[in-house]
Amino acid sequence: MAHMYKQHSQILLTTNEMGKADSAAVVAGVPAMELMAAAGKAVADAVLGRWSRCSVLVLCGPGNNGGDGFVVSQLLLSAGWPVRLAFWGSVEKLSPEAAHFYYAWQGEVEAYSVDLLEQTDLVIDAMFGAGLTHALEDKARDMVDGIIERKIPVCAIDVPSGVDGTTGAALGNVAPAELTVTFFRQKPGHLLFPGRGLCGKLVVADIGIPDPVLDELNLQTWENSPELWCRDYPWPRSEEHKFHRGHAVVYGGENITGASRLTARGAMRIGAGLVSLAVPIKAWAIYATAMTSVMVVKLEQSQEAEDFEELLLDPRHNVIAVGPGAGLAGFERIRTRKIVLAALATNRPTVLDADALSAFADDPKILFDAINGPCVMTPHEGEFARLFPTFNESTDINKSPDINEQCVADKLTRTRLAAKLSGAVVVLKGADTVIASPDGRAIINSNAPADLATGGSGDVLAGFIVGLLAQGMLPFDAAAAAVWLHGEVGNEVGIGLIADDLPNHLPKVLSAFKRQYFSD
Ligand SMILES: NC(=O)C1=CN([C@@H]2O[C@H](COP(=O)(O)OP(=O)(O)OC[C@H]3O[C@@H](n4cnc5c(N)ncnc54)[C@H](OP(=O)(O)O)[C@@H]3O)[C@@H](O)[C@H]2O)[C@@H](O)CC1
Ligand SMILES: [K+]
Repeated sequence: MAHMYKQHSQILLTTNEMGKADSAAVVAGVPAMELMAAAGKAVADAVLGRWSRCSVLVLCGPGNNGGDGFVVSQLLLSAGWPVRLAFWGSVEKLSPEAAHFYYAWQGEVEAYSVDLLEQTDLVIDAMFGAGLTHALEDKARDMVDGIIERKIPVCAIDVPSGVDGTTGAALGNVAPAELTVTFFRQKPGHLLFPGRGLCGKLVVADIGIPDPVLDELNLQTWENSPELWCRDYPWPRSEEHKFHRGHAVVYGGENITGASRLTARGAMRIGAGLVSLAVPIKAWAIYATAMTSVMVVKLEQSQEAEDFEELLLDPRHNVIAVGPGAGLAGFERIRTRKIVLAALATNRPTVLDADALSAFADDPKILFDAINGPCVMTPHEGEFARLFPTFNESTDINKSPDINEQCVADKLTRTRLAAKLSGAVVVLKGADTVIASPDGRAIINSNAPADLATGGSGDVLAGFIVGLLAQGMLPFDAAAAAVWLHGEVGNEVGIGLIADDLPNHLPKVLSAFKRQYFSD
């Protein structure tokens, strides 16, 4: 995994880290004035590329985000556009570079007033960027409300004002942007909802900060992309046979039999050499009729957990998945817990999903104490809340007290804390799935379409993860790769997708992925 730290293009910078990169660039000899000039030019170029000449209102705030706004205003004016500039702040408090561009502006400086919106076709939002500390108030809030009410198109500089670049939280009302231009690298808030939904199209502009400044920072967050893990992807090699590609054991419950079948099929499709589905004898016939490439193993009624343990004595069974359809009603909960603990006791890579997580809702510590080997947990928000009930609004997110008061602990922080506490790689699912490792690394996924929000989709994801683990991928890599491939298959199938489609369409996605990222 060491190479991941050198993969700079997917790195996400918190606003704090961006500030450090910015300062390091200045130390390395890039004047702050040039950075601001380049930032403003990048925004002006993006505006000129997207919109035709129209009446523009640039709303400048009291900090350097406003400074970028002064640059854009002058460039658009020079390009012959009708531009008005409104400033909210005090000239004396501007940074030297922002003050320079304030005085370089050749037009009039107006005060914030919603009346300005009346003849405006496009708003450039240069109110607040990385320096946002609390929800917008007074005139700035009125402007935002006025833009929302009039549905005026917005181009946001760095982030739409009111969005926290580090967490994606919206502090109060935010005017949604059609286009957001950020600098150097994306911030987590561009990928995490609700921020992601407010950014519109995102452009990342190079403003002359040299990449080596990143080497000095202990960066831990990436956007998911094959470049992070493709070198470790377990492509089948001609000299191998199926026993080299692992043997996954998936536990299947008694009543909801479809879930674990989807998991087993997902594991097969992604390349596990063999998959055994271990099921209660009562449901064996249902499973056996439905499965072909997957082997179905009977567990005796009265001693399911013991039989499961015995099955795991075979060292060829190198990975385990428990959860989909495992059961929580009445005695099923106890049985599910026993099965999970038997799996974890082997210290073999284990994927825990759905009921395997909820079964420990009354005492999550039992589960966390049992995790001593490689483990991936794949909760959705509901399951996550059952296991980590204290990671909520009051969680310390290392921010100023103002932000603490107003936003729930963000998804990235919660997932990181959960991984650290449990000792497992945690995949907190959703439109902006976060994958976190107990060592602090985290990946945000951004390729999943809404079509994936359908019953059984998560069961297939668990199968993809366990299938990659079976072939020797490390848990954090396997989770990231599986989540990305799952998203790609979702895009491939598109509207009308049902979970059964996911394993079936994986081969096409794998072929395209292999063509792009792997040469033999
Ligand atoms: N880093 C880089 O490489 C580069 C960065 N660049 C640009 O700089 C931007 C960051 O600039 P920045 O740090 O000056 O912060 P910014 O967002 O302009 O505002 C800070 C001011 O707002 C105030 N304030 C905050 N919240 C408030 C609220 N709700 N209501 C009222 N006031 C509020 C806050 O006051 P305070 O809370 O501190 O009292 C402070 O006065 C960045 O987003 C990018 O656009 C580019 O030029 C290129 C190079
Ligand atoms: K902004």
